[in-house]
Amino acid sequence: METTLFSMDFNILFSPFVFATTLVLFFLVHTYYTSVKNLPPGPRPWPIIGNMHQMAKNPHMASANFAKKYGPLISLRLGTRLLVVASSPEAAREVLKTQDRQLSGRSIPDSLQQTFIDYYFVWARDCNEHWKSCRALCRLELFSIKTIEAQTNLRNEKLTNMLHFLNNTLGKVVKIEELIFTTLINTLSNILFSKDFLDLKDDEAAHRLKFRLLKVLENSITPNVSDFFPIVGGLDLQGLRKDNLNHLNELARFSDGVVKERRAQISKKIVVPDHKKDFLDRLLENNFTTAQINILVLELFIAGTDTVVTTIEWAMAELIKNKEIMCKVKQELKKELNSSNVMETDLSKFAYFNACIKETLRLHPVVPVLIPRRALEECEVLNYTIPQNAQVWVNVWAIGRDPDVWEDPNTFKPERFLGSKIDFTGHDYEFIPFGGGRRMCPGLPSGVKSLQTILASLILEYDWFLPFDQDPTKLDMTEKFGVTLQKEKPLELIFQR
Ligand code: HEM
Repeated sequence: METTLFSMDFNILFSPFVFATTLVLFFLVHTYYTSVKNLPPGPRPWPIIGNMHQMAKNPHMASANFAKKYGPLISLRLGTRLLVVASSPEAAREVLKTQDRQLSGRSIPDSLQQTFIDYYFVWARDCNEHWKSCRALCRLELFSIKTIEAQTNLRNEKLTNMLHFLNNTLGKVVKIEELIFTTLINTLSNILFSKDFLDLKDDEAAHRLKFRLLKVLENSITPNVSDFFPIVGGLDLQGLRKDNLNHLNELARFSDGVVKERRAQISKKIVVPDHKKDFLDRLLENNFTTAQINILVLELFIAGTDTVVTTIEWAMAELIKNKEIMCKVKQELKKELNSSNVMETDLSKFAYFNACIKETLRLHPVVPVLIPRRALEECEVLNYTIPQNAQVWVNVWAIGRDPDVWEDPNTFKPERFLGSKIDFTGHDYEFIPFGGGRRMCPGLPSGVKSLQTILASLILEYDWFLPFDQDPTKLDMTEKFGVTLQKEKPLELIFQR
């Protein structure tokens, strides 16, 4: 069944069984929520569907509009589910700091309720002991300052491969996001397994992998009758759970063979020349099962590639639209660089370039409403009651474009960050593209390094043009809502030296 975000086929609700069950459920839930005093305000819900129809195709924009009318904390009904959306720095601070513990749960969408649910690793788990030890292991083995420094040569090597490849396509139209995706997957797969998973020349394989990863994300956020009316969850009426199972199984194959091979090498005590201990060795030493490792790899691939690729794509779109800003960045990079290549040690000197990255993350936060949280217990936010199990979004997109917070908020103006102390470390609640509190993005340091080096190298090495003499000032910047906020029309560019 073809579904788009918040515009699902409502016919599904009109099969007699589903209709009768949902009606009963609706009244039970309606009675429950009306008995909860002091819910945040919001638009009046319709019977059964609640406010689903009002969230339309772009729920981040729809809820931002409701916030203008009802205030920084609103409540919406999606079927039997209550959704609370925080849309101001104060509301975000209360969710991510004051009530961080109570609101630190995650609700696993029905489409991800698979038999291997126990193996879900970081983002889908509530903050239990297992989550803590997993995050600690990732922090130590993947994201510590020392390990990120140790990965510098690898990042450089993968970036150089990408630039060589681009040199052979000069003058042709390139889907730059797919090249960056392959580069990031290979960087990650080397950190995890000491091997490349993709070949820059095989854009079909990259496309298939990217398609499946994005499909899992899309299925997870597609409005699903099973989530809004859990009583019919087992029926998987929209087939999203089945579809995800298919994609997850296919994706798991990428790592499954490598994990089994390494296990065999270890048990047969085979010494592989030049092998340095990698993340897989650490996971095996810590007794992770093959299934757990497969799922973790998927999670890191999902969280660590699409976020960076999409941010670079938005930054490139803004720079190509704003020629003067692009010239200023190019001049700065040329002036401050110590060698002909971008070295990671130079990155902190590029004040204007780094301001461009921040400005991109302000206007186009790649995770627009953060990863939805769930109230583990009833709590208070801005003096309103958040009932247990309510889903909570922090609308980072709305905060980034709030005229009460930012001057001329819809204009791309990197200067606003020059000389400003505002940073994305999760403490300045007007600018939280990586989230905040205990669920804040653990991949921030490596994500930012990749973002800076790839973007700076592309700016320094090439001039970019839009194909067919398109006018850059009229570039289509339409967004496509999802767990990550994509550019609806992928950016196609021609590179010239
Ligand atoms: C531009 C780059 C990136 C951005 C903007 C970004 C943003 C985010 C955001 C907003 C969250 C949710 C935080 C919350 O709910 O409060 C998140 C979670 C997460 N990110 Fe990132 N991320 C990026 C790169 C990465 C990278 C490179 C990795 C790993 C390789 C990564 C791994 C994760 C994981 C595992 C979580 C789940 C954390 C949890 O639920 O406890 N991210 N990220």
